[in-house]
Amino acid sequence: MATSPKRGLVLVADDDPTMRLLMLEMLAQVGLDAIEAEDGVKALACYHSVAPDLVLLDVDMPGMDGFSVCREIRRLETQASVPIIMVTGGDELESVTRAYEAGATDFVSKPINWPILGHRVLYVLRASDAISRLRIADAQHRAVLAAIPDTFFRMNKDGYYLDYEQGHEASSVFSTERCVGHHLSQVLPADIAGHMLEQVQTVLDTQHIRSLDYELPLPGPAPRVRQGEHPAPRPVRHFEARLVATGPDEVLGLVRDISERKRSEEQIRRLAYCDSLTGIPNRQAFLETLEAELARSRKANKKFAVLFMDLDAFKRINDTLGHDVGDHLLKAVSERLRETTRPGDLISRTEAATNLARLGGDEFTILIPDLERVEDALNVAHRVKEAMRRPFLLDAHEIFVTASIGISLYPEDGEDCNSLLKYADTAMYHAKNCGKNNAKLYSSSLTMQIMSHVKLEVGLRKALQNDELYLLYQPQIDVASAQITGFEALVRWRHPERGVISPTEFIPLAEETGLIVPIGEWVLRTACQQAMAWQTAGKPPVRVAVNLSAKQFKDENLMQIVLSVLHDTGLPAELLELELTEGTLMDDARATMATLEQLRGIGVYLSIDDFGTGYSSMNYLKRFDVRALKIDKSFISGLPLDSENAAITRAIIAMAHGLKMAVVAEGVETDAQLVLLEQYGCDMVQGYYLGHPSPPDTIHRMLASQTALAMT
Ligand SMILES: Nc1nc2c(ncn2[C@@H]2O[C@@H]3COP(=O)(O)O[C@H]4[C@@H](O)[C@H](n5cnc6c(=O)[nH]c(N)nc65)O[C@@H]4COP(=O)(O)O[C@H]3[C@H]2O)c(=O)[nH]1
Repeated sequence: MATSPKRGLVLVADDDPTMRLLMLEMLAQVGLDAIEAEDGVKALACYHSVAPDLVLLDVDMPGMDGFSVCREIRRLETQASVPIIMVTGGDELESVTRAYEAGATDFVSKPINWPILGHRVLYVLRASDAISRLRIADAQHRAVLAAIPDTFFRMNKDGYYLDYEQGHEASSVFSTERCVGHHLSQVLPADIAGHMLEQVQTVLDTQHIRSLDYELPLPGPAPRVRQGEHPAPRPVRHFEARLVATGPDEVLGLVRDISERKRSEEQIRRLAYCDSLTGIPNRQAFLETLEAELARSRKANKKFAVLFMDLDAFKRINDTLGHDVGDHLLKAVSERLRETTRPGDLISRTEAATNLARLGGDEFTILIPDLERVEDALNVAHRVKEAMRRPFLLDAHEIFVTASIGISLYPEDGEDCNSLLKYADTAMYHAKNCGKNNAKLYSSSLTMQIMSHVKLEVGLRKALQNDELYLLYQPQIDVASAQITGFEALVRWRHPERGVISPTEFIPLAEETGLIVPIGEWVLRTACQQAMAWQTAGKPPVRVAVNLSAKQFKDENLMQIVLSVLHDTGLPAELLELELTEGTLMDDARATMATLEQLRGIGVYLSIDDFGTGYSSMNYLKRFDVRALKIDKSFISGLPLDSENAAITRAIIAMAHGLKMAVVAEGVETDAQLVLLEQYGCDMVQGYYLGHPSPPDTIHRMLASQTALAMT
């Protein structure tokens, strides 16, 4: 008979040799090895020496019966329990019960059904093997669970905790007793419980892992609130629960305390989203806030505004007072902006800090959500402007700044973040061009304006070569002698379609595009030629004043150009007056000083134009050492009634004389103004009352009549 391969070692203990023989034969049939013992004591000894895989134990044996042997084996066992099959004398219940009580795994009763004995033993061996494998797996699972810091629980599909094991590193939020047998909603806050139950259902439906984050207040009493103070936020811990299905109706949950991770994430976020100088959100943070606000407003059908603010004189402050003061100023500005844009002021529902950001340099942005009227945005802009106007006291310097603000609106101006930010920026530039310390809305009309700006620029590029520019001259009169001492050259553009265009419209454009340099050179040359032409025509030598824009003044070829014009035209340098505005001079005071020195060196007459409209430091004014100061016409226009302007005019004249400068009053339109200016000691006057800007031949006649008058 073919035998199966050996599958284990069986200890057969029976006092009946025939029974042992038959048993051995049957076991061999199913591929099992066996050793025999003829009584209980020998069986025990055998068990110790060979450690069999299974014991087949007769109940009735002399000396020590099968029950005692079984009990003794069980007593001696350390870990794995060997399967023991008791061979009972009959079917009587009592010996079966005794067999189990003694620790038997199974029993067979006599008379033995020999053909199936081997299979029965094999089955018990297999079952025992499976049980020991299960035991190992269980031990492994317990070891794994003991090693991980997480809390774990089992939960049924209805949300009842079946098991709950607190992780060894977990903050002790709940005890096992509080959870096992209880429903989620009795343990966790209602919203978290609801969410977790939803996830449990999803996990069971899909059999995929799910996770959810939530936070719970730390156990213990709430922090005390002192009178008049806002309650501090209650400390919380953050958790992440991962849920995995362990059967059709049951999930295993692993809960990890992720508070540390959240804290690190928050710190990283703060570093990445915070402007390191001012502590307010940076460009990245603002763009994300804007993106979120856009989505929210789109959904809720709401409006919002983006304010783009730029300080008007920041570069000058940085250059003259140094970068440290510049940095302090930016911090102080952001602090003031923070105060001005508190949530209450912004009609905002979110934290103000996220609505305010520094994009870089001296550029700040403010987001105004839930905008009801455009006026609300203008009001915020106005408040910001006013806040900036209050002097900043930094490192013993009293600093005055103004801000230009551009505003774009959602949805009117644009439907995406980049456009809205770009339009607010464009509007800010527009505000700057309109005289700084201004707030302007971006609007389609602004787009049109920009379009026409572009068209104008194309035309201006051709104006020079097409001979479309020409000069008018306005006389400057000496008050004491009533004699013409000079003329101011004022440029005009005869546009082929639009007619005559004022310099106030195209000079800023020429400055912006750099065209001012060739145009300025043309003006300088033409004016000098003209002054020389009058002189050669026998008229007395008069000074000609030419406006010099900031760009021209900074042009490195300026000296070269002035020298070559004087040389080519033959005009003596002292008959050329260059008018510079306060802004031009103060923009980069140190560089200004050097250029002024060079110009003075060749004998050119220098004056400050539009005095009183810009910012001048007395200190610098003294060191600039210019010859004349022109009081801006805005101070003269209200005279003699406007007592404030009268006082300013008088003070400017006194100050200029103190600095040994001559004073020219611009925009004199009436006799009363002339009389008053004479009383104040003003040296020269210019204005419609004394002569409009006029073409060269009119001036020629004017000079001729003056010469004739002088000869009579
Ligand atoms: N209301 C009033 N206005 C008077 C009176 N008398 C003169 N004006 C005007 O006041 C302006 C004086 O020139 P500005 O202050 O240098 O101001 C000038 C100057 O800054 C600039 N500009 C003119 N020509 C040139 C130039 O060739 N180069 C540069 N860079 N700028 C120029 O354009 C500005 C405006 O020039 P204009 O339109 O010619 O305007 C001129 C002149 O026409 C008066 O009695 N009442």
